[in-house]
Amino acid sequence: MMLSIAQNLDEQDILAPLREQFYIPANTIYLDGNSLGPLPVAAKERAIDVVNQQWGDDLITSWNKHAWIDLPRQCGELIAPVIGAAPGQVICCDSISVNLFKVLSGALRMQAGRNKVLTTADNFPTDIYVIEGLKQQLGEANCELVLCEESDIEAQLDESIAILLLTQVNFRSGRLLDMQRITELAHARGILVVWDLAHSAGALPVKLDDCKVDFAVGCTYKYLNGGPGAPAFIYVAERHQSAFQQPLSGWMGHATPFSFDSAYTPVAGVKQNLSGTPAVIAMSVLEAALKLWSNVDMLQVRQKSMAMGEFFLECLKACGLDEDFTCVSPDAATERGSQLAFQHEHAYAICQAWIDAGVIADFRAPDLLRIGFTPLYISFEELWLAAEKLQKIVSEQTYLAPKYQQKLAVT
Ligand SMILES: Cc1ncc(COP(=O)(O)O)c(C=O)c1O
Ligand SMILES: Nc1c(O)cccc1C(=O)C[C@H](N)C(=O)O
Repeated sequence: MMLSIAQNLDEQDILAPLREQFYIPANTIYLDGNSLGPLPVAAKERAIDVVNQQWGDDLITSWNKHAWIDLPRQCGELIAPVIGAAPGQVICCDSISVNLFKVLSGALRMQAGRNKVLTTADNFPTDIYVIEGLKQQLGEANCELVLCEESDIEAQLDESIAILLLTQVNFRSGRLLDMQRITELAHARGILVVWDLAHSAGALPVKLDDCKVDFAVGCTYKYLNGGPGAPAFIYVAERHQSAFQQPLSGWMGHATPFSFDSAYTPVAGVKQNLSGTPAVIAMSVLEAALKLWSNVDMLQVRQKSMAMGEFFLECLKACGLDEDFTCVSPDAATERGSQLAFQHEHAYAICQAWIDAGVIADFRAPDLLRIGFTPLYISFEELWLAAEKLQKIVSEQTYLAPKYQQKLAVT
């Protein structure tokens, strides 16, 4: 019954043909594209070309011949439409952590007389650590960390806050925050808003320009399938670009890097956020992966992602697992990103046993089983098969085997 429903949904799936553009290993159901996207066919071809021909044969001439120097801008422009940004506002560089440091420092300088950076206590830790680091650097008089619960964000917005830093989709629960409403409320109190799009870029339609967001950061190794450690990105709204100044002033953000001028003059626009030499191989691979998105309608992605979440919950019910696994994600699909998280006392071991059975999901301490729905390459039939395998693991208590208790370095 569930199998035929799944097959029916797959037949109607407009996005299904996109799966061919990815390498998904045989006998693997990949429910972890929310942490690391799989390898796009075009990205593999580009990796071979950039190493063999561009680096191997063309050597240093490739900076011009293959436009290596333009990769950060070019990747930024490919990311822009996926996150609702007009051209000239997104640049690709560094990691989210480093980009947060740049954006938060620059934004704090624009908020004379205010020193508080408000974020949520259960934000992804790096976001909090970067604020802590800035506090150490600048002193508490210039940077104070304020933590609040997600449910309390709006109540905390007052004229003493300089910057509000939020992750649009919570990495544990998958809760989706209302970007439009929160940004508007913050602006009414003179607060600048920075959004971390780690779990939303490529997962759902993001509308940075429409929501009048000030700054954003995000990664490309999750839903954007740029590869492990792929470079991150920064968005600086055009209206802030002349006043904004980031602290990691390096030669790639200089107006004329090849004049080798000893005086730093930042280049106009978002490009100023570049510091050092781009990771050319990683960025070339990323560029190939990003080109896929020009043929993708984000509304269709969102529709399928929500349908998948709902269908998986139905699968759990059909397998009699809904009581064993407590869903900690919001009930309404419209209030979630593209993932579900379930609490279970044996979540870690179950996740390991599931991986052994060919279903890759992930575990988040202390007791969450996290499942990502990535509409470009996952089918409804796979979701049903994954649920069946989970049922077998639970009913046979396979997860109690000692090998599934051993903690790996990266979970
Ligand atoms: C919300 C969020 N922000 C930041 C990061 C870390 O980004 P990076 O490793 O690029 O600094 C992650 C995950 O890795 C994340 O989920
Ligand atoms: N960036 C990661 C890494 O380098 C190793 C392992 C996992 C990650 C992740 O992306 C974690 C992810 N942000 C999360 O939501 O848990």
